[in-house]
Amino acid sequence: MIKTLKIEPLTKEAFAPFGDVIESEGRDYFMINNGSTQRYHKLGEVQLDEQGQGIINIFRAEMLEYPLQVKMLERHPFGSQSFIPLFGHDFLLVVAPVGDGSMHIDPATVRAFRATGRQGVNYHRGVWHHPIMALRDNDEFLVVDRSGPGNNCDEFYFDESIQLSIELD
Ligand SMILES: NC(=O)N[C@@H](O)C(=O)O
Ligand code: NI
Repeated sequence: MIKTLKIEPLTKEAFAPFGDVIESEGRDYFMINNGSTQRYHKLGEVQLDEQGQGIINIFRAEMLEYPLQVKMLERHPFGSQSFIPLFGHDFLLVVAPVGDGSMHIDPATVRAFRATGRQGVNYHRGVWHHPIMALRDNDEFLVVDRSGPGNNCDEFYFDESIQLSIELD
């Protein structure tokens, strides 16, 4: 299978099978702090197992080479993982659904999205995703994910006959 992934705009609806979109644009809020602040409440859910601890990190990422061949995806079975751009730059996502939980990804289910610099994502537990795909060097992301016992990162490599690529305009 040789396929160039279509890069879709990131929307709450389109991303729903994979997790949450963290954004204020078009979302409900309520006023707090004596009317000085709009709270965009519970845009995403931090998912953890019993032994997990939610942690806050910063990832400083380099831009990968494009066109990019998507050789692998990973998943975190014990917790969600969110990426919030700190410098307001767009970034890319490649995802595949949780599926039946086995260590297999149907390449036909792989999708690509482009997030604006005002959108973050929260991958739900077990959702397959490519490691962070910044669109400029030294870009930084606030990352909320899970720390704790066990291996919380499964990697799946596609067979060499599967060529999924991403091209930038
Ligand atoms: N390994 C690690 O913490 N990073 C990945 O999970 C990722 O999604 O970038
Ligand atoms: Ni990850």
